[in-house]
Formats: sequence, structure tokens, C-alpha cells
Amino acid sequence: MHNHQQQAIMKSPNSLYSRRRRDISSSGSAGSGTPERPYNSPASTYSSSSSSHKSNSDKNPVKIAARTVAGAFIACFTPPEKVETNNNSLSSCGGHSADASDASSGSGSERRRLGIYATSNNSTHAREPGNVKFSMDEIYKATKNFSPSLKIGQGGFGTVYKGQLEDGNLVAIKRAKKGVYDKNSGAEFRSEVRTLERVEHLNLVKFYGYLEHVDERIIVVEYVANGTLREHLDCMHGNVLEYAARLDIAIDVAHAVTYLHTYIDHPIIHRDIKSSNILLTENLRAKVADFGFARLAADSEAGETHVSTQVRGTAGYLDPEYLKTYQLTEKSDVYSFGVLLVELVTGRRPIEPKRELKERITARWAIKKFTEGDAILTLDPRLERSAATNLAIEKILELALQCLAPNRRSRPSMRKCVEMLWSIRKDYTELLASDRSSDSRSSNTIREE
Ligand SMILES: Nc1ncnc2c1ncn2[C@@H]1O[C@H](COP(=O)(O)OP(=O)(O)OP(=O)(O)O)[C@@H](O)[C@H]1O
Repeated sequence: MHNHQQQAIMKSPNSLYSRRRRDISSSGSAGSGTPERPYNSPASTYSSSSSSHKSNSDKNPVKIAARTVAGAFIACFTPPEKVETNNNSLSSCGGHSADASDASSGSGSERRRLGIYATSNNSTHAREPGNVKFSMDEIYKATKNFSPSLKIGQGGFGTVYKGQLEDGNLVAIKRAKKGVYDKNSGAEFRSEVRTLERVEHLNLVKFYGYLEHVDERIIVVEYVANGTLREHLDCMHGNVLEYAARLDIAIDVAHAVTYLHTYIDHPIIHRDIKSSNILLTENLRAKVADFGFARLAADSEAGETHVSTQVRGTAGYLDPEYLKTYQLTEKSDVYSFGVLLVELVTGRRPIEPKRELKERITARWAIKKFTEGDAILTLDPRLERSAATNLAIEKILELALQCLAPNRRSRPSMRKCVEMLWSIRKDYTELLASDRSSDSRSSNTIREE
């Protein structure tokens, strides 16, 4: 990537960085989790296992670099009418329901609707635990020979199919485009697969296995039924994503990334944290997907502090220091997480070329509003305002500001982000409860009068 191209990307949220420092309490109170999985215990959240893991895919570096640069240039120069933006209007939350209603991952009705594996519930052919190698036959069966009706997505890595294994588990089967992995990159594929095999966390998409056969490279991961966070922010699933759910999602993602960064054997940098890589369950809990770019972080005990490698990632989320130096650290993920926090508050995409100039880079605009004392004006207009929400917006943007610090040393660790988010959620929940009880008291008073 050329310097001037990098500059184009780097103009974003950091140059806008003007600090308004305030102390954020980081009491680390646990807050409430859903029954789906508690996160009151950091220890349990971060524990690792050696059995099954998270998704991976790798991507063509040339395409990624090209896409990154193109993204930045499109962001700056594309005439507005050619670029789609997020329409923040209530009406955009109409009835378009993609996968939301069939969120019953693995339910009989869904299987019947898709017509896959009618007999699978009775199957006794479960995969051996720990066996991560799939055969072509298994993949053909699971995808009904890569049936177009089971295609659920297309990404930089290739095509994604929904499938069902013989043991009944629903999976996403990611088939690499031919050429993404050539003969020489088999080692890279295998090393990434080894990484996936070793990680396991409730907020990471679980890795089931892979297949490497002639020119086929396939990764099999847990199917997450309820679409991506970006789709939900765009109201593609019918309902507005409530503020409390957004806070929970931020915490889920922070847990997953903290786990990766503090992974027992060796820290792992995700490198592509973005709202379209956050998948949601039917209970709106988040699972971080796409280890396409994941690399093991440098061993800081061995005196290294970064990994030098090619620039990869997605325009709008890229750490400017990484773009300048090609040096990747965990703090690059923290930067992307800061962009994601702003996305959660505003509902907007990181770059919205159709907006007026000062609002095109969402993080720059939101942080400016925050520093001017107008944080609440950045709230997604589809959400209701309340004292609790107003306070939480301020605090989230304050945390985002820290994550987006141009100097990576000034950024908090992901673990620190988790603690701050716990504290924000606790304050939010308490204030919401007291708002509600005072509301009901005053309505009782009115009724008595
Ligand atoms: N585990 C999964 N469960 C359910 N759907 C999935 C899963 N993984 C991917 N998808 C669907 O497939 C789409 C493409 O996913 P993929 O990870 O290949 O690309 P991407 O992250 O959207 O794009 P890019 O490769 O540019 O980062 C996703 O947007 C999602 O809709």
C-alpha cells in the first residue's frame, strides 16, 4: 500500500482526536448476564480449552489491500448517489426479516423448511470428539452438494453455506474461493487451523473443523442463526436493537477479544473486528466471527512488542498506527473496538459517504459532539432517550475516545474495556430502574388525584 493511500484512510477518527479527559469509574462490577451464559466471573469467561474452537478464514492479501484502499477512496470521493448509507429512520425498520424468524438454530421446523437431513435426528453417526478433519463426502452431504439454496453469504474468503452435520449440528461451511489458497499457502491454512483448534469461548464462533483436499479449502464453524450486528443496526431483522442489548453486545465482544489477547499459550490478535463480523444468537448475544486475519501476537516476554506484517483489515476500522508502521499489536483490535462502540451508539456505519462532510467519518463526528458536550445528539434516532441512556452514551463515547487514541500506548487494554463496560452497564441498569420506579410513582399520584 502506498503512503498516500494510507493517508487517505488514516485521515479518519484519529486526526479528530481532541481529548476531553474525565475519569471513568472501572469498578468491574459484573452486571447481569442472561441465562445463556453468565459473565459475572472473569475467570470462567477467559478460561480456555483445547477441544473445539473458533472460525477461521484467510483472504487474498492483494484483494484485501485493494479493497481497503478502494474503501478509503470510495469513502472520500465517491459521489453520494453511488454509495449506500444507513438510513436512520424509524420507517427503515419495516418488515424485512432475513434470518431472524428462523432463529431456531437446529429446530425441526427449520430443518424441514430447508429440507436438509430429514433423517439426521436419528443418526448415530456422530463425529469423534476432537476430530477436526472433514471429508469431502461429509461436506457434500452437509451442503447438499453446495446447493445454492443453502448459500447464506459471500465474503472475501469465499462462499458460505448453511449445512447440517450427521449428528444434527447446524454449521456454516466456508468454502474458499479457488486461488485464495494456492499450493504454497497450505502451510498458512494449516497454521491458522491450528490456532482455531485451540481456542474456545462462548463469545467466539465455535470451530468444528476443516477440509483440505486438492484445491478445496473449507472451514466448518458453528452456525449462528440471527444474522450480523450490522444487519441488526440496519434494522434488517425487523426490530430496533435496544440500547441495553447494544451494551450487552459490546461486553460480549470485549470478553471475546480479551480472551484472545490473554490467551494462555500465546495472545491472538483478531485484526478484523467489525460489526459484520459479529454474529448474533436468537437471544441477541454476540459471537465474534472470522479469524480470516487472525495472527498470533508477538511474544512480549521475548522482547518483541509487535508483529510486522502486511496491512489487512477493513476501511473505517483500521488502526492508523498500524497503517503507518505495519506493526500490529493487540491495541489495533482496541482501536477497531472503539469504532465499533461508536457504531453501537449511533447505529451508523464507520464511513457514511452520503452525509455532509463533517459527518462522513462517524467516529470523528461523534467524538467531536462528545467533546463539545453534545454526546446525546449522537444517539441512534431510533432509540428512546432517557436519563440512563444519556449517561451511558457519554460514558461509552468517553471509552471510545480512549480506544481511538492515535498513540496506541494511550489506549486501554481490552480487559480494561470490559471492566469499564461492566461499570457502565451497572450504572445504566440502576438508573433505568430508578427512572421507572419514579415514573410509576408519579403516574400513581396522578391516578389518585
Ligand atoms: N458462522 C456463521 N453463521 C451464520 N452465518 C454466517 C456465519 N459465518 C458467516 N455467515 C454469513 O455469511 C456472510 C459472509 O461471511 P464471511 O465471514 O465469509 O464474510 P464477511 O465477514 O461478511 O466479509 P469479509 O470477508 O469481507 O470480511 C456473513 O455476513 C454472514 O451473513
